[in-house]
Amino acid sequence: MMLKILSGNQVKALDAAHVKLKRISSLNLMECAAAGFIDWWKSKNFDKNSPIYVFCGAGNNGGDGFAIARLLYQSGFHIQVYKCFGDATRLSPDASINFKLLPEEIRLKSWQEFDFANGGILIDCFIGVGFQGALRTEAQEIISSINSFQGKVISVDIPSGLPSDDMLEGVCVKADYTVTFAFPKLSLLFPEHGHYTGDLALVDIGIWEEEYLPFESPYFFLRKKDISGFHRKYSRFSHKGDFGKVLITAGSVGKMGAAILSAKSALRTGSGLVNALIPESERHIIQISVPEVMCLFDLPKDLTGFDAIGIGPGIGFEKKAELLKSLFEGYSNPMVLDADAITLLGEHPELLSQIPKGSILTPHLKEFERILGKTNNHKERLGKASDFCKKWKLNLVIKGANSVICLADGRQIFNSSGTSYMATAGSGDVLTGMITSFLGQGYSPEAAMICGVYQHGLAGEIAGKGKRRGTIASDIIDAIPETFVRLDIS
Ligand SMILES: NC(=O)C1=CN([C@@H]2O[C@H](COP(=O)(O)OP(=O)(O)OC[C@H]3O[C@@H](n4cnc5c(N)ncnc54)[C@H](O)[C@@H]3O)[C@@H](O)[C@H]2O)[C@@H](O)CC1
Ligand SMILES: [K+]
Repeated sequence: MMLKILSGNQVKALDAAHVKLKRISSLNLMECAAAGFIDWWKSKNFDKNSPIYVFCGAGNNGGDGFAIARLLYQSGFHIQVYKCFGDATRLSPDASINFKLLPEEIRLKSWQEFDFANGGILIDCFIGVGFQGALRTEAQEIISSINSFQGKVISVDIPSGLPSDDMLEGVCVKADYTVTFAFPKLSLLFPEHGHYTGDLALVDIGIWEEEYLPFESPYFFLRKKDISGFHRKYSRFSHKGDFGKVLITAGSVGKMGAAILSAKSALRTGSGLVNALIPESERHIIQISVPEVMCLFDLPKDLTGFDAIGIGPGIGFEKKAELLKSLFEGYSNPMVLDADAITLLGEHPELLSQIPKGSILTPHLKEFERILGKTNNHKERLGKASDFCKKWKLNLVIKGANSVICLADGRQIFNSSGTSYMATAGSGDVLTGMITSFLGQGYSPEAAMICGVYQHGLAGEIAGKGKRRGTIASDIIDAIPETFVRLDIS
């Protein structure tokens, strides 16, 4: 089971159901959230001498802030609490209790008294998922002031002012870190909001995934613990044939690197046999760099012997629409379509209905728009992707930070692995090889995408750790085997 991403409106009902099931009070849940925040805090080793300013609103997000202030104070940090509400404001019941529990030694002031030219750490507990309607004038002022703060900003649950499920329209806190509770709020995963969210951390507050079952949502969050359940188990009697025979159609004159990267990735992901369909004139390049690959120069008449086919990286466009057509006519199992193959589909929409059902398209943003048209933002993109997948019974991977796996049944799964160091030429070719390989090993399209996308991100993290911005696609391939080790997959 994967973690469901609920809407901000569903949070209250989830909390209420949880509190009832576990026979705890909502105050306990708030304490659990604050304690979870402290665990994250400890992992960051922030300077003990740094002044800490906790900005609290009047709702439960503010309540989290009072509890966090108390716990940090008890751990020996220098804390000041700033109220973002007037004296006449009524606090939420749990915020009110935590407000009264603040140790007397903690200085309590109004936000107007704060000198935003200060350094240190500001913890933003002003507004959480209870944000509704348009931001009131004073709240805008508070948020703009927080954004002029010179030190680090940590937002609790969500940057104040960011709607939990929609695109940002007004101002919102620009956080260096966002520590979110239970599940990542949808809007924290939109690329447009990366600038506001900063580094994202998820804190478990004890709500089991089963407790999400009664709540409807098409969105899921993919984590390390989910992956092993999607893998096939091999025995000691397994032979080369069990690991699949795949055909990679990639590369053209001057772009043979794409073929090398995809084919090598398929091998490193475990394919038993990799055939590469390439121009004959270019055979030496691939045979020298990846001797394990067998080359084909014409599309075989009978394609049924291949367990999976991946097509697109670097193929160019000349006579390639015909090639796609022949593939679709001769092969009825799901295949992987990437890069130039997607651009061709954009130019020949009449081919969409001929793609084998369950196939996987892996566009980056520009390629996405070539088949689905222009989109103004990620929210719109997710909607268009969902309609497209359901209409054509196809799957999509929208590549980027938190790549989204869009399934033909409408579910959309956000990946959690990866690093910005993977934004490098050929990184997508690696993903094509990995997903094709898993398909060829007998995985369902869903399992192949899940394992491929997650492990591609993990391989990028492993490669990026030592190489940072110097990471190249070949480093990601070299790190693929280590992903099986880290996930304890044989
Ligand atoms: N399962 C969970 O997610 C849990 C949630 N908790 C916390 O509770 C929060 C939700 O608490 P609430 O529902 O009380 O709401 P919030 O505290 O998120 O928001 C309510 C506050 O925001 C202000 N506000 C709302 N819309 C505004 C607008 N347009 N302009 C200006 N001010 C506005 C309200 O006046 C009120 O002070 C979560 O974000 C989280 O921090 C935790 O305490 C416990 C567990
Ligand atoms: K907040």
